Amino acid sequence: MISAIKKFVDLGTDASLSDDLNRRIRVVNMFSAVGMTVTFLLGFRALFAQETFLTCVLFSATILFAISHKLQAMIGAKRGSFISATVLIACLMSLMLILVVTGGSENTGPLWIFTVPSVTMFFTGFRRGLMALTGFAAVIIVIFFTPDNALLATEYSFEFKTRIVYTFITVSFLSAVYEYSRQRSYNTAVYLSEQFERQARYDPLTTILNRRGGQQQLEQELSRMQRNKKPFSIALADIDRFKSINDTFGHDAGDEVLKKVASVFSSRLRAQDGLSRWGGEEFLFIFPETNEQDARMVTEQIRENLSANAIPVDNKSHRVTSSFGVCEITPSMTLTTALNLADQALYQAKNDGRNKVCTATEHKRKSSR
Ligand SMILES: Nc1nc2c(ncn2[C@@H]2O[C@H](COP(=O)(O)OP(=O)(O)OP(=O)(O)O)[C@@H](O)[C@H]2O)c(=O)[nH]1
Repeated sequence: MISAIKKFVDLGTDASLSDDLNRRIRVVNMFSAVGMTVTFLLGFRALFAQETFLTCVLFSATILFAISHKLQAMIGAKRGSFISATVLIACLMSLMLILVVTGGSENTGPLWIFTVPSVTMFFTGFRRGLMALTGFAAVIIVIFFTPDNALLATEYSFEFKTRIVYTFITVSFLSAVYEYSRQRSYNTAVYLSEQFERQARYDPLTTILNRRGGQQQLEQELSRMQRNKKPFSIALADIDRFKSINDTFGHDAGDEVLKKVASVFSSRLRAQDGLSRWGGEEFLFIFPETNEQDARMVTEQIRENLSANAIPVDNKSHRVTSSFGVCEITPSMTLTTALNLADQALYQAKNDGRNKVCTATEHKRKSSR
C-alpha cells in the first residue's frame, strides 16, 4: 500500500531533474490524488442528491485530475509537469467558477476561491501564476458585477461580492510576494551551490581542474571504459627543476610559470581530453579511447611544444621543461595501479635526464633488464 502511494506520488520524477522540479512534480501528483478523491466523493453525494449537473461536473473533474497525473509520465517530465499543472489549475479554476456562479451550499461557494492563489503560484511559478490569477480575478469580477446578475444563478449582497474580490486580490498579492521571494532564495541557493562546487573542483591559480576534479574525471572515464571496453591513457607531468625557478626568481614568478605551463598544456589538447593540476607542479592528462602508443605521441608533442617556447614572466624568458609518465588503463586495472605505473614511468623519465616521455611499458622493460 505504502509503496503504491509512493509510486503514485513519485510518477514523473527523475534524479536528472532539479530538486525544485521534482518537488513540484510530487506536489502536482499529491494534488491530483486529493482532487480525484474529493471530487469523486462529492460527485457521489451529488448523484444521490439527484443533482445531475453537479454530478457531471464533479465526475468530469475527477477524470481531469486523473488525466493530469498520467500526463506527466506520458509526455516526459519537464513538459509533462507543465501541462499537468496547467490541467490541474484549469480544473480547479473551473470548479471554483461553477461554485461562484451557483453559490454552492448555502451561498458559501465563493469562499473556496481562496485556495486558488497559493496553488496557482506554487504550480506555475511567479510570472505565469500572476497572469493566471489576474485572468481569474477579472472573470470573477465580470461574473459578480454584470448588470442584473445576468451571469449568476444565485444572489449575493454587493458588500459580500466586493469583500470577496478585495480579499481575493490581497491573498493573490501575498501569494505572489511569497512565491517571488521563494524563487529568488532558490535561485540564490542554486547559484551558491554551483559556485562552491566550482571552487571545490577547480584550481584558482591555473583555472584548470584541481586534483579532486581530475579524480572525478578519471572515475567518469573509468566507468565509460567499462561500458565501451575501449582502453584510455593517462599521463603525469612534473615540471623539471621547478624549485630553482622559485628559488631564483621568487614564488610569484613560479606561480606565473605554473599558469603559463597549464595554458601551454591545455592549448595542445583535443576537446575530449582532460587536464588537471594534480599537485604543486604536477599535472594529470586524460586521453579517452587512446592506447599507450598514441598517448605517448601526443605527450611527446606537448613536451616538445613546452620546451621549444620560452615562457615570458616579468620581462624575463624562462626555458621550462617537463617530464612525463604515460600509462594505458585497461578494464582489469584499478585507478590506483594506473596512477602508480604512471608515477613510476615519470620518475624513470626524470632519471633518464628530464624533459623526456616514458611509458609504463618502457619503464617495465627497463627495470626488468
Ligand atoms: N610558485 C609555486 N611553487 C610551488 C607551488 N607548488 C609547489 N611548488 C614548488 O615546486 C617545487 C617542487 O620542487 P621539487 O619537488 O624539489 O622538484 P623540482 O625542483 O621540480 O625538481 P624535479 O622534479 O626533480 O625536476 C617546490 O619548491 C615547491 O615549493 C605553487 O603553487 N607555486
